[in-house]
Amino acid sequence: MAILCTTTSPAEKEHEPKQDLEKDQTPLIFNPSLLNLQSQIPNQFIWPDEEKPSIDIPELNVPFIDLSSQDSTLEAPRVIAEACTKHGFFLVVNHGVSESLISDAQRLMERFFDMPLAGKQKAQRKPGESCGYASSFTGRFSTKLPWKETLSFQFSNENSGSRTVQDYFSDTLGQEFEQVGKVYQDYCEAMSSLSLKIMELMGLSLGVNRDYFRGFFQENDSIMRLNHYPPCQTPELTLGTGPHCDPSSLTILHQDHVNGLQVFVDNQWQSIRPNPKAFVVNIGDTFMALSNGIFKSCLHRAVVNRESARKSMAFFLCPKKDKVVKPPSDILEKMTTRKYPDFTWSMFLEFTQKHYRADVNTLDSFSNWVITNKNPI
Ligand SMILES: C=C1C[C@]23C[C@H]1CC[C@H]2[C@]1(C)CCC[C@@](C)(C(=O)O)[C@H]1[C@@H]3C(=O)O
Ligand SMILES: O=C(O)CCC(=O)C(=O)O
Ligand SMILES: [Fe+2]
Repeated sequence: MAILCTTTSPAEKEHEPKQDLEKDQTPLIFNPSLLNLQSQIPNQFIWPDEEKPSIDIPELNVPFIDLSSQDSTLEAPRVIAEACTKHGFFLVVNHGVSESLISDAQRLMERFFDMPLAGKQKAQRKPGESCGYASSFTGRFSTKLPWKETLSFQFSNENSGSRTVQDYFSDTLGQEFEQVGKVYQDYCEAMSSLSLKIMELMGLSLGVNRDYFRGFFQENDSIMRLNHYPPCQTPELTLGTGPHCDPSSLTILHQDHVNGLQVFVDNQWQSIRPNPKAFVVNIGDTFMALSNGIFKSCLHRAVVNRESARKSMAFFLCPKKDKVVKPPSDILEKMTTRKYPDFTWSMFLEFTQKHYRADVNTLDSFSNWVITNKNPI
């Protein structure tokens, strides 16, 4: 049994969970490169006992799909259905994405994260926005700070000629980052193309036309996130990324060689072994809503270690912002109830950036918010 982003009807919802969103105080700035020189980590990074990382956890036996095999159209939908009705995670191997592009994208993360803090802060995430540089979410959360720094940027594939990612790097960080931006532009394009192939298989898995979800995400406003987790002197007290379900639709994650990703399945945390030749794919809340709850968006987190930095690249596939998220009729006609209200990704993204820290209840709390705020679609 995996802990899913549960859905309880608004009537059953007793109260919104307390959130630790920073009130308008002077934001603390944590410099990760200085943090791990101190013997004690600041209290804000120490997580409650019940959320601290467990020692010696089992490894999850993650189902995989091989996109090069002749029968991938037959075998893959079955593997996806089994994985996604349970915990929402599977691996994709022989994916066709260039190995050199992947290793360049992994390696070039250091070009940004090794800069002095002042250089990284040129890309500082502005309050309420999803893009930019965030160092342990200073100024955003007041407790349970994640031991990481991240760089997130938008990828839109609507105008094929546009190089929005490459432009973001040179406009934000200067001409010296133009080549770096080109690599991430190419990487995002490869991720978008792989996402659409996976969406065809999703359609087959759910018994709808193979082009339905491909068409739904043909144009997407996705988010690319680079996660950098510095080594930590007390890794048993903190988390790299807290327990959450991804609010987006589909996540394509590439881990470097350092272990850290954990999924909550069968009532325990289980690790997903890094495999540089594979992408880890998981369902997000928005796709769980699109499938009317048939496919599950699942609780996962990332832990850190004492010895080495860890890097991961997460491509969050998101629909165009104004597209209405509702299950196709082929799914609804086989089910008696709608599990979630109609919404747009724009609304959901704003909810996670301005009102709510994504956790295990994000979709449930967002659905409640939509219904009680009577947000017109
Ligand atoms: C839509 C998003 C919000 C987050 C980035 C993407 C998908 C995952 C979300 C996140 C990683 C879940 C854990 C909490 C969070 C604040 C974080 O640790 O980064 C989330 C991201 C965010 O709100 O910036
Ligand atoms: O770094 C990882 O392995 C997971 C990160 C993650 O879950 C996220 O960024 O949403
Ligand atoms: Fe995640």
